Amino acid sequence: MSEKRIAEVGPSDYPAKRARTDEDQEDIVIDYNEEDAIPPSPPEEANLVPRGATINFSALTRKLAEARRAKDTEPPANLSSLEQHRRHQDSLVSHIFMDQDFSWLHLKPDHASRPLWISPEDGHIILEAFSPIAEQAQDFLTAISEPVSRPAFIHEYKLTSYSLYAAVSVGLQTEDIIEVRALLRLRVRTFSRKVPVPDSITAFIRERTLSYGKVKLVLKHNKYFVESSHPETLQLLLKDRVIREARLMTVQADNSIKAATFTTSKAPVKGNLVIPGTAKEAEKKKDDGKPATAAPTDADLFTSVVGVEGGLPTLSLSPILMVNFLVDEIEEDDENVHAFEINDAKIDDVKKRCNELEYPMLEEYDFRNDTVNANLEIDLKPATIIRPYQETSLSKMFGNGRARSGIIVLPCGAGKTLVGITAACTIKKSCLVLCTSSVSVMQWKQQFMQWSNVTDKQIAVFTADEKERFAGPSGIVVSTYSMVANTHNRSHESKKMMEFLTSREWGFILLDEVHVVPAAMFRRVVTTIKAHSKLGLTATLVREDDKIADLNYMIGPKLYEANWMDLAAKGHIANVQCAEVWCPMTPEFYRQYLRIQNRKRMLLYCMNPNKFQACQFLIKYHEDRGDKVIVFSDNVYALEAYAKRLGKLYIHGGTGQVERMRILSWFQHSPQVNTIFLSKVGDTSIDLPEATCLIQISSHFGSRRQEAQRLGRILRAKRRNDEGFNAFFYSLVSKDTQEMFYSTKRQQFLIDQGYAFKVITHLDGLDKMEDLVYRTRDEQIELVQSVLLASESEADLGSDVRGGEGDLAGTVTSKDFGRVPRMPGTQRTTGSLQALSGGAHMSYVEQNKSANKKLAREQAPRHKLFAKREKEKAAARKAAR
Ligand SMILES: Nc1ncnc2c1ncn2[C@@H]1O[C@H](COP(=O)(O)OP(=O)(O)OP(=O)(O)O)[C@@H](O)[C@H]1O
Repeated sequence: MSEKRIAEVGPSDYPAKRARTDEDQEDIVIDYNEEDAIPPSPPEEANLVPRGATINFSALTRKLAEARRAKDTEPPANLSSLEQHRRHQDSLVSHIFMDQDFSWLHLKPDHASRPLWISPEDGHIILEAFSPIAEQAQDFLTAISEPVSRPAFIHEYKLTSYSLYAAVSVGLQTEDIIEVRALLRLRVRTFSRKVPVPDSITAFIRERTLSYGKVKLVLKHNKYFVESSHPETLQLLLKDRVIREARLMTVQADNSIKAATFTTSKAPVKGNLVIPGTAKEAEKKKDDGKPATAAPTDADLFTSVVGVEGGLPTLSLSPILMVNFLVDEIEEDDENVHAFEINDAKIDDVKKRCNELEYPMLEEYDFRNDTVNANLEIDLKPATIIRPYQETSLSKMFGNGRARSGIIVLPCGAGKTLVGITAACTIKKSCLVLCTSSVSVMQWKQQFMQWSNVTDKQIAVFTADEKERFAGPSGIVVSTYSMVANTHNRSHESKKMMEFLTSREWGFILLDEVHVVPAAMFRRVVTTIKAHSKLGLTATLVREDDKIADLNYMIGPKLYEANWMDLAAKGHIANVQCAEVWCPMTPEFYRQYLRIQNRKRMLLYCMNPNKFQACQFLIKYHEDRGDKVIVFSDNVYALEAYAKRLGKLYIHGGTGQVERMRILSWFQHSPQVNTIFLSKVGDTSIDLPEATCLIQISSHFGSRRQEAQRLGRILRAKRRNDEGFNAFFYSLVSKDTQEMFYSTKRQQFLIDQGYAFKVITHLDGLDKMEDLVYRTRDEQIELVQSVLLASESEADLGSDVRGGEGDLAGTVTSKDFGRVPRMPGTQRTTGSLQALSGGAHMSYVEQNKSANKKLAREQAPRHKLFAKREKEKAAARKAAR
């Protein structure tokens, strides 16, 4: 796309944001707009090497010689700051890399066998993913930094305050991070940097981690306490006005007010916790029910800190080194702790403030020593075995024997539900599960029943239709965010149910699809429900706004993020071939596209006849191979037009629930129905393991999240473990239109996960295809005319409703809910009389048939005389008949 075209994409191209929080409307509206509101940044001219510039070799040689001389006289070792280094650097390539020229860094002699490189500039870490020790390195890096991009050979990570917070919260200490100590203990000596850790990075890590992990938020007897083993830290926090004001004061017998005094107690000591569904639990069960008392193995310990999947079978630890690991944790546990109570209404402010003061609060729940809250007797069914990455993610949560609050990020279809259920079965206390829609609520309940031995009486659902309570002192409630967060117009039953939820202390709160929940709603949930530990689950922790950062203090740090490519390589999710198919616009469509400036441009690039044909060709090609195909279109006008023309079934917001279920069931079981068209109501949560091919014809601007969620529909393909099996994901893009820009942006998340998008510019055999639609120019012109006659609102991606609202598997709903219906757009066209009478392929299309009837009804009353004549005429006509 040309720069001009990129520059053209302005805020007016983005649909307006809408909010919706109705009491009984349970479903969360997925707001993809957050990401799209970011205007594309112009290329940074300064960093670009002018194309076609000729190289002056003699000047370069001279520069090189000068640089060498300067290096000899002033070795970089004497220089202290980055700036000084940069001033003196002058190598053959300096002018190309400019301020990214780090040739002054001294490579270690054995750098070839060291896979890590750390940028002194911004904390970015580059890992050679082809190194034999890359897997261990990866696990360590995901524990301390944020994965930025993980394609096949080179991975990029970034050290951030949040990532260091997460590292500390899973038990790593400052020196572990700087010195890669955890790994050195495992004798992976070659595992380290090609260059020494730059001073700037060491200072950054020290500065950030100094305060991290020192303060905890603890819920005891339905009261919140800020707890620390460093009294001076609590004193420091109390100097802050927000925290001081949130501190609870108690009124004494003599009416004097006294701040809740510091309590001193012993922190609970770590024991042996076994996560259900793991191999270790199976071993434990074999031992005739004897409690597992064996000391954790080196691999277990390592896994609990940096999380290497399946442990490290090739590495052995000396007992001394192993003891070191234990000592690190027990030392911390033995310390005395001090605390002050805070007002639960101000909990969110305190958390936020602590975050700002660089003392983020860790939330840990010592559930095994909680004698106040009743135990919930649930366990995974004996046949349930969790997968290694599920175990790794859970070991991050339960690594020190308590439940740490935080977020687990697993790819779509990787089994987040089972991770949540296993966590609930480990904690064994009352649990509240919050999801984005009522259908998800039913799915969660069904999954609990499928994987665990929970009884019908122990699990209840709270939706607009059902307001159940569990029997007994403890149990599970599954509900939606909206049901819990909304405060207006509650029914009497809802109010009573809310009293039930808010009056008790929950051991565990499970937050599904955390990335889509609006921050305000989250805040209300977190402040109204008192829970000891929280676990957020998501596949795509991406948003361009600061709401992801909010999750850090509202739930906790990211505890684990799986690598999509690794899971695909191990057969847990399907291998997917991704392709972008470039479809040139036909001259008629392109002419109109350039002429029109409103949203109908979008309709033009969706309805491009070449795209239509590509879609038809790909459907046929994949149906013939035995694939089941889902075609996604955000635009409902295009969805219906494509599906009707190609003779396929379709589902969008206006399709009734029974009809949806029937279509989905045919798609799953009938060999006659191999392709269905879905609007964005099918983006998330829909579980169709039969689907093996996706074709995307229209999508929501540049939403990376939507692209990933859609890909997720085929990652769970049943046939994924067949030899040589590949699922297919095609994005059809009209060439030289805005769609190309959006498409590139959309793919970024998946590219960062290691997916490669091939560009297809020609589909072999398309021309020879029988019954190819819109083959003739006349047909194409007719199509463009019908698009032009469509109202502007047909181009609206927000509207998923041509007659109704709803969601498919539940998570997505129309964003049009509550919106005032838009008036059909008017347009003025220029043309000859011949064109208007249909002589130039223009046809008259009746858009609103009922309008005429309405008009007739609304006609002004006629004069009595005329009315009488009319009556007589009508009577005569009747008599004649
Ligand atoms: N340990 C396991 N053993 C067997 N099957 C599993 C296991 N874990 C997950 N599955 C299966 O994998 C499929 C996907 O699981 P699930 O629906 O929980 O994925 P998800 O991560 O929530 O996906 P999405 O983000 O797309 O909703 C389900 O059919 C589930 O039964």
